[in-house]
Amino acid sequence: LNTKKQAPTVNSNCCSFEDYKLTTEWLLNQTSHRPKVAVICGSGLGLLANAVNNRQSFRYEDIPNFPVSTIPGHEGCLVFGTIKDQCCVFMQGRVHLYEGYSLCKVTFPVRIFKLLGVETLVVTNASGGICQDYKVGDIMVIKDHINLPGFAGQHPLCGPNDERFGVRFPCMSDAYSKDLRRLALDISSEMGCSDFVREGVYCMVSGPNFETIAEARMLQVLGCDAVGMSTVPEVTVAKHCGIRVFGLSLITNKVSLDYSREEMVNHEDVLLTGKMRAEFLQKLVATLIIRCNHQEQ
Ligand SMILES: O=P(O)(O)O[C@H]1O[C@H](CO)[C@@H](O)[C@H]1O
Ligand code: HPA
Repeated sequence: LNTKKQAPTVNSNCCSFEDYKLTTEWLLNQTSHRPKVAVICGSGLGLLANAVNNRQSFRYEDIPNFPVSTIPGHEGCLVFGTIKDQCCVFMQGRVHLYEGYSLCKVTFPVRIFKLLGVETLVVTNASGGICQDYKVGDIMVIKDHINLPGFAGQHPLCGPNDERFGVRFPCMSDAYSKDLRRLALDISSEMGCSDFVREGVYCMVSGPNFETIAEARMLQVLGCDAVGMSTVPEVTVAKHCGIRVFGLSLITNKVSLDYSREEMVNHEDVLLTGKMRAEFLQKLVATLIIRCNHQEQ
């Protein structure tokens, strides 16, 4: 009798270690950049990559195995370069669960970053403000998150665990680096922008529809300050493989919690808010990259 436990096939990871290796080797052969920091640019935030010098850019569709963005505001370019003497890589655009990608594909780039030698990941996103104090254009330093799809089994680490990346049961209580959160708040205060920079809890929903009022009220009760349709899978996979994480949410709209409110959210307005705060966000992220110390974990 074969008593060896069989790994389940449902929900198992769709990318093999060989897939990750192939993509990494392809990139290492194409560029001499060896980034220590990676940045994922959220909806309308691709401009963040304009901070780099010595730029070398690849379209996602030209990179073997790389998932391709399908929505406006996500350019789909992987940009290598330097900021001062820091070598970094920017993803101009990400992919989402609601586009039809598995969470394994959604987080594929994060494991590529790991294999490229990245030690720090900066995630950014556009999100709706649940916290009543938040205004459109505010920036929320992510202190913690709620993985709502994860509670329902839509989790990037479901399936056989590859020990080469991390342990079966990773700890998430310190997912967002305290040092980098403090540094970001210090930089914002030096820039005189503390009045619109806050700290809070991000909640991921699967989307693609924006929340109903009843759903928004539920998220408020759960302790969410901002809501979006991304980021959490990337952060989870980064933390699993030992990458230090820092996250920023741009509040692009206020989420309706009240049936008498008439304003309706749409993706075009989300992208417009991104443009409004692009300059500040670019400076904040660039300064953070210059000042973050890679020895701290
Ligand atoms: O999270 P990012 O990629 O910034 O995008 C946000 O903006 C889109 C909705 O306008 C959704 O995809 C939401 O998640
Ligand atoms: O209000 C929102 N809800 C979910 N995702 C979002 N991304 C930007 N705004 C929102």
